[in-house]
Amino acid sequence: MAKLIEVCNVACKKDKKHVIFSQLNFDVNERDIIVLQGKSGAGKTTLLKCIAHLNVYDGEILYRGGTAKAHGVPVFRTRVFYVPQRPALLPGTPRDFMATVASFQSRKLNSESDLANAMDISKGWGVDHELWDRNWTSLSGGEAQRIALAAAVGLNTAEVLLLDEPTSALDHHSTKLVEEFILNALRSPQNGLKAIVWITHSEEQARRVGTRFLRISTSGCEEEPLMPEP
Ligand SMILES: Nc1ncnc2c1ncn2[C@@H]1O[C@H](COP(=O)(O)OP(=O)(O)OP(=O)(O)O)[C@@H](O)[C@H]1O
Repeated sequence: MAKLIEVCNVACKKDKKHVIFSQLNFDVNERDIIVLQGKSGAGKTTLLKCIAHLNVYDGEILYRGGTAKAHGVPVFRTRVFYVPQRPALLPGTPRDFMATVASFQSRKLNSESDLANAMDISKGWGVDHELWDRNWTSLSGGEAQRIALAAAVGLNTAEVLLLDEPTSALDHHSTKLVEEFILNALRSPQNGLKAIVWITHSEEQARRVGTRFLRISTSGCEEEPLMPEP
């Protein structure tokens, strides 16, 4: 399977003195769903942001053998797509967010159909179209999460999705709908999605979606075997 992301000797600090993690080494390959685990504060979100080129770090992170800069950061961000845990921190409305992504050179031609596609996906998850014109700050946590995910999947530009507790604000039924859709997108030849790194604190969800399990701590990361049923 093709190697999509290479994380080579990556380290990150909170400040000059305090290390969050160091010596992280792993690859993300085509068809992987890597469940990222670790104690609260271990640096899971920070690592996703490093991979997404949203956080500074030491070491090297490559996507298809090149750095984010070598690919061009806007294009890189459409291919390696970070979905935040709290989209409410984004400015403007979800429609504005789609317009921003569409303004990236590589997406200009498809902006209308991208938006329609994303809105239809979110509708399937119980989110009405009009919510795309409300400010992120006025959406509930669960509405914002479903819209951010629908945007990421609907754009259909991402080869690697970086999902930061994507269903933490959702009820069980919505969680199952979202999981099923994302897993189908990964399997579908029509969708460009090839791998996912997924943070979850739910052991049940990890078991349902994960193909590999990575635990991070201050001193590095360890790959764990497939989790047995309780
Ligand atoms: N911008 C920042 N400045 C200083 N410290 C930060 C910053 N961002 C994160 N941290 C710290 O880095 C550590 C790792 O945070 P991070 O959010 O990555 O952990 P996490 O494993 O995702 O936690 P959780 O499971 O609670 O969401 C925490 O101690 C956090 O307080």
